[in-house]
Amino acid sequence: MVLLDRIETAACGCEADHAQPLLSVSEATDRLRAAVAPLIQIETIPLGAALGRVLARDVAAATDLPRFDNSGMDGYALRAGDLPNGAGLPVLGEACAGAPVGRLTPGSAMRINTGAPVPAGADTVVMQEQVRRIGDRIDIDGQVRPGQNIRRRGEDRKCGTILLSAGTRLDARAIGVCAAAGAGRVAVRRAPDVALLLTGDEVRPAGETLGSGAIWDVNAPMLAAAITEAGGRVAVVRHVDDCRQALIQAISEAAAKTDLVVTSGGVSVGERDHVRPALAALAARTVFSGVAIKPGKPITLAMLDGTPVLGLPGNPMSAYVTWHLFGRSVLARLAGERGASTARRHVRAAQGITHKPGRCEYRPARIEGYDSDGMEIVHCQPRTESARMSQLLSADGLVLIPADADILHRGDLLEFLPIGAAGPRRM
Ligand SMILES: Nc1nc2c(c(=O)[nH]1)N[C@H]1C(S)=C(S)[C@@H](COP(=O)(O)OP(=O)(O)OC[C@H]3O[C@@H](n4cnc5c(N)ncnc54)[C@H](O)[C@@H]3O)O[C@H]1N2
Ligand code: MOO
Repeated sequence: MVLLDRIETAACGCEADHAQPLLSVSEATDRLRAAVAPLIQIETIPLGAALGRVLARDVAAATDLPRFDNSGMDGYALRAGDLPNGAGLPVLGEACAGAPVGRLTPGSAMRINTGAPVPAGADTVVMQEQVRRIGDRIDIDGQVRPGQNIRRRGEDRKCGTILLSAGTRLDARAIGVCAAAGAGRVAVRRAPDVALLLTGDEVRPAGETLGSGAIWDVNAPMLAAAITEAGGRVAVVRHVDDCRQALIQAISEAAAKTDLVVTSGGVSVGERDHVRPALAALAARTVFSGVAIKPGKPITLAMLDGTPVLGLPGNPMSAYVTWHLFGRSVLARLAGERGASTARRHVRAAQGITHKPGRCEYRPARIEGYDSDGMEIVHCQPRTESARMSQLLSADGLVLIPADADILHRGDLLEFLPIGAAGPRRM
């Protein structure tokens, strides 16, 4: 079975299932992109505070990069044409990094450090390992190529070249590029403020002594961390009683003062699941409600007076996966991030996989090694358990099993979505 052409295409396979009125992941994603608009506020902040923020304007090189010809080595600056046959050169003066550009005395060599401006009159730097220093003179061993070891002004980028475009999320690498470009302050979009509303009368803060039937709250800490990781600011974390009126009020208040409301639990169809009825009572516009995926089928997105409200399922694994698939996209849209797509790659199945056709499945998988072509081989869990966090911990990512697949074979190509920090964890 060849699945290679599926990555980043529209179809996920869910639409092959006509029996249930659930949207495909791709249709839900398209609707999400159409519904959620970037925040308009822009602020200019110091570069040191810009990690994770999204550029609102292009960053261009403020000067030629490098700004002046400078030495790539510790050694001696000279004019190649001055080199006598077999004889040495007198050493006069020193060019230091950070000092103004000096001038070479014709017929001499000047000591020079890495990064120091090349003195006027010099056209070559000879590294010190190629030189024998005898008192105030040097003899040079081997060939000297005129122009060697000089980093030329503008050879990296010319002044005015756009290095990073608006819509780029600033990671450590991009921050380094901004600094190299001379951008001490950057114009960024306001970071989206997010409200996290937890439902479930059984749910208690982690660590609290539990009464009968109670469980520890996985989703609040997990989602707060995931929101922060994705560049959101967790402005509100609130537990809401399993009471429709209370949820209506909480959603309404949160939507009025934040840019995104994320609810956890209560989005399914039980009488005590109040998220969808609350959104209906508030006359929120449904973007999608119910997607043909496992885990996370009841995932819901609605717009309440321009504020997105994302209803994540209560099962922790479902909440994590749906946040990964949809929540991060909502935040990326709000933050004006361009080209934010979830990194995917192809891997091969280490073993046969069975799957019940109907919903496409994001199943936890672990990288086991490589095949003879250098492709990664992944081992999948036998099934996805929406309530088992241990499955996530032992996974390096999720493999996508298309909705219509029933059996995949050892060696088949699979789409793989990495999760968490780089590197496998074990439990
Ligand atoms: N009759 C049906 N029942 C269910 C369906 C369905 O189609 N028909 N769908 C199932 C699927 S799929 C999912 S996913 C869940 C989603 O349910 P809810 O979003 O309404 O979540 P809850 O019922 O509130 O909780 C589900 C589960 O997760 C636990 N939970 C909730 N919050 C937390 C938390 N913060 N930390 C840890 N665990 C949490 C909760 O105790 C439940 O065990 O619905 C299925 N049912
Ligand atoms: O769609 Mo649910 O997340 O399977 O339990």
